[in-house]
Amino acid sequence: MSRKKSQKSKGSNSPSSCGIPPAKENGKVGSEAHTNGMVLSGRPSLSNSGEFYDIAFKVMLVGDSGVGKTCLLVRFKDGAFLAGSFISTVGIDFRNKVLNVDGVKVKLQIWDTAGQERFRSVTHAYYRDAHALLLLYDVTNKSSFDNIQVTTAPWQDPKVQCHTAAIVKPSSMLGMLGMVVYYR
Ligand SMILES: Nc1nc2c(ncn2[C@@H]2O[C@H](COP(=O)(O)OP(=O)(O)OP(=O)(O)O)[C@@H](O)[C@H]2O)c(=O)[nH]1
Repeated sequence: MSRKKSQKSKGSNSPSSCGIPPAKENGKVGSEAHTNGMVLSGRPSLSNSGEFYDIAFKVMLVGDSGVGKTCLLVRFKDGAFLAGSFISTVGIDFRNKVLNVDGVKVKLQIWDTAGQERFRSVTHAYYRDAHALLLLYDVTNKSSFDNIQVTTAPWQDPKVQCHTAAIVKPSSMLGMLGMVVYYR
């Protein structure tokens, strides 16, 4: 059995810019203050899926091709595992998920980037206004961990100001996947 990935960046759900446009979704413009893509408001906004949320974050999944970025996202969003033959992501794609964290509705806009080197310049352009980077590697492939240095180079630009938050150790839940988390 094989699975097909759709052509990335060509879906109707792609926003026109890298940032999250929370207050303008579905034509709703609220009175919220916006800071670097984050919604800081007393009133909830409405996401494309029709769910209300209080605050939004842009999160990037980054890592070598084949480390499992798409599988992780599909698992997180839909609860399913993409088994079958591997078809590489082309370009970039994103999915939204609204979580309830201590009574606050948090919208995560999670971007799945192509791991192949030929797409690097495209995907790096999307780092700029991201709030967090999830750097994935294959625990059975050391070079995929070493390459994290390369993939985070644009993020480490002093003008961008980021902080290393944590290295999440691979667990049985993540299978072969390892994860390094950056946030700002
Ligand atoms: N054994 C095992 N296989 C996995 C795991 N996660 C993903 N895979 C397999 O690894 C392959 C690549 O997964 P993808 O999620 O498409 O990889 P990707 O990082 O998105 O790759 P690109 O789109 O090229 O950047 C697929 O065949 C998956 O079935 C895991 O935790 N354990």
